[in-house]
Amino acid sequence: MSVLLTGGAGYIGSHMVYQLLDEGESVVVLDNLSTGFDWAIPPAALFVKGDIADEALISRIIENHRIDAVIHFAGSSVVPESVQDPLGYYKNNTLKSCSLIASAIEGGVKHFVFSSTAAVYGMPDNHIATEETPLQPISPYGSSKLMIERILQDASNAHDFRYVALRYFNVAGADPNGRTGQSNLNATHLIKVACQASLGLRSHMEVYGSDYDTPDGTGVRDYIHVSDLVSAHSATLRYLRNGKPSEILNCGYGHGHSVLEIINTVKEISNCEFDVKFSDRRTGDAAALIAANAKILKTLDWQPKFDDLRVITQHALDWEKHLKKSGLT
Ligand SMILES: NC(=O)c1ccc[n+]([C@@H]2O[C@H](COP(=O)([O-])OP(=O)(O)OC[C@H]3O[C@@H](n4cnc5c(N)ncnc54)[C@H](O)[C@@H]3O)[C@@H](O)[C@H]2O)c1
Ligand SMILES: O=c1ccn([C@@H]2O[C@H](COP(=O)(O)OP(=O)(O)O[C@H]3O[C@H](CO)[C@H](O)[C@H](O)[C@H]3O)[C@@H](O)[C@H]2O)c(=O)[nH]1
Repeated sequence: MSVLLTGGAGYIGSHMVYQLLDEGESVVVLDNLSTGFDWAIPPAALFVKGDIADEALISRIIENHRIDAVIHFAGSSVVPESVQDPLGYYKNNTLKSCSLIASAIEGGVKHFVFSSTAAVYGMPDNHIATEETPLQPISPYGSSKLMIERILQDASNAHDFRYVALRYFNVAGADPNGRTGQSNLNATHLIKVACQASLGLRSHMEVYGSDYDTPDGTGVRDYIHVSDLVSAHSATLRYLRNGKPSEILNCGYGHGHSVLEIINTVKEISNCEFDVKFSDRRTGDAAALIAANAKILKTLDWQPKFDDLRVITQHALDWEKHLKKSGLT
């Protein structure tokens, strides 16, 4: 049996490929390389360049490689871009995922793990989201992902097919063994941007909003190390293969850090000063977004190992240095 991993050339997907190979799984990666890199895929995985909506291709992969599970990372994930190009996001995320899910069910795949997002919650009143918190996405990105959750729910009710949707909070850091990391030059994620600034790859960085109702006025997020995130996917795979029911689970540590805390930690760890400018709030940003994580801890056989901001930023910085040294920045 093999696992079909879509989006395996991307940031999170490439970490998942390494994790599955480390566990002795046989892995087929499907990626169209729109934002991913073929060099990020370890040679021990089989790489197929293609689109998740190519039904004939997916059928062939499922049959030829005896796929029993799909882990679906492929998608578009830049919130402001989704505001400018909502139809592109609904197409690449919702429509194409619907096609992939149909191909998986048609091919007899019984297990499906889906990359959802905390963006499905929008701006929860008390800053902490449980899985029962009302779903009020405030961006086309969040809506496009919520629709996939609904499609999975309906499809699993109608077919012999179970899924787990993992709602990631803010994914950060890089492989502790230095094999992969966030390699997209244009990534807008806070820790990546701060690491780039510390290496002189940016003249400065901006803090979007300092008048939020948070302890220091800047935005607060629940940053989860990418290695803990992918180990949660491995635990999910075991859960589904053990015949357990479909679920939706938050993926986060249950506590947050402010923008200023992140910037100060990157400065401290890198031992580099860089310019920080305070600017207006970014449209669509919540003041704070933190995961209630009791459900995932109860449901999965999973224990986070890297719940430490200094470790997360150190790994992110190490990867950024590697990119710089290799001329990949
Ligand atoms: N990074 C985060 O903080 C975060 C948070 C919540 C959810 N997510 C979700 O996790 C998933 C992975 O995110 P990432 O940060 O690794 O992004 P990424 O852009 O690095 O990876 C996405 C990968 O999918 C591929 N891809 C995109 N559309 C495709 C298509 N139609 N067919 C085949 N391949 C396609 C890209 O080439 C890329 O390699 C995404 O679905 C994203 O929405 C990410
Ligand atoms: O240069 C920057 C970048 C970010 N921020 C701030 O840092 C915090 C985190 O911003 P990110 O852009 O790193 O992450 P988001 O919280 O906006 O979004 C991330 O997490 C979401 C889920 O919580 C989605 O899944 C989304 O895809 C993913 O990028 C926010 O307060 C933002 O305003 C800055 O001040 N300056």
